[in-house]
Amino acid sequence: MSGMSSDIAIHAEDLTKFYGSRRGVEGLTLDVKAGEVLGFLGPNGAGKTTTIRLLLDFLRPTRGDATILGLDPRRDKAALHRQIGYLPGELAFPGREKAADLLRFFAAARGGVAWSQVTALADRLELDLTRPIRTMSKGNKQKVGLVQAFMHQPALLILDEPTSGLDPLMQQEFLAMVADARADGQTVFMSSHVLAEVQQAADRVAIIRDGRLAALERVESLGRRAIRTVEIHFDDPVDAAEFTGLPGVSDVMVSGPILRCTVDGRLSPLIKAVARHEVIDLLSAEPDLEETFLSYYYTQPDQHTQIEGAR
Ligand SMILES: Nc1ncnc2c1ncn2[C@@H]1O[C@H](COP(=O)(O)OP(=O)(O)OP(=O)(O)O)[C@@H](O)[C@H]1O
Repeated sequence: MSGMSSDIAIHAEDLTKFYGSRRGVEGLTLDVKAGEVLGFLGPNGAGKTTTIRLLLDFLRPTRGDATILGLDPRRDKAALHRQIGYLPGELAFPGREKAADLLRFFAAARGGVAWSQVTALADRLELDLTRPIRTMSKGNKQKVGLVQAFMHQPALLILDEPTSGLDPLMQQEFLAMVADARADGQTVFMSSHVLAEVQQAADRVAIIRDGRLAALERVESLGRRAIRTVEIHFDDPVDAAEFTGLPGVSDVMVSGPILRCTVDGRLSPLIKAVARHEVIDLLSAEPDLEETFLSYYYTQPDQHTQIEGAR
């Protein structure tokens, strides 16, 4: 246990994996607090699956290490896996069995799980347990994977792209399951390449790009970073020079009495400048976090060296 405090569910220290000369993940140092939902966000190939496999000791790190629930994943693998619910990114279930048989097998492997727990999860996800897995769609297989991850109410859920293959209704049901798990004090580490779902489910978001941690932030602070487009209609023509160079304001375009620009962060510098004129209308486009936030991080890596919560 090496004196690890029990309020940390996952501690990764300089976790690094190279596949030959190819970087899977490098220098990942990160804590996941017990009871929090951490979204692990990054585009395809960023290193999410590599990280998850390292945490579970399905892969050995090139350097660095991890402590999970106070245990060493290498030494205490079996004990640890009983306390973890894991959803792999690529599900490879034996095909012949019915979902119920496979889940009975998983239940037994975990030392017994109340069957009512399994059927409750299956009902929630509208999964027919009598179907052979071979005949199931990708989405239904994903549901089987989710049931086996959640069924023993593990202290820690590690979920690799949990919503892939689920339709929007089931994605929402899954997010409700995560919220319930959190309410019950379970810790959730979920990878995703979709910001919206992570935003809905997570307390904090870690962003990984090219195998490196690019940011780790509370979900609320993502919104404040939103870049929005603003359009203002004045009574009279205005001069673009009045608005260029204001803090956070860029892409200033003026055509006669209409100003269009992009604002990163607070609106007040722009609002103060705008208030010198008669304003007829002000339109602010809903920030599309998916695009703006991700492009922000993915194009300006060097400007975000300060990482909250990372040590
Ligand atoms: N077995 C392997 N051999 C060689 N390179 C690998 C292997 N597994 C992953 N990689 C490489 O490591 C990098 C990280 O891959 P990883 O699968 O961890 O990313 P990911 O974020 O999970 O992406 P995805 O969402 O596509 O699964 C990629 O460049 C990938 O090509």
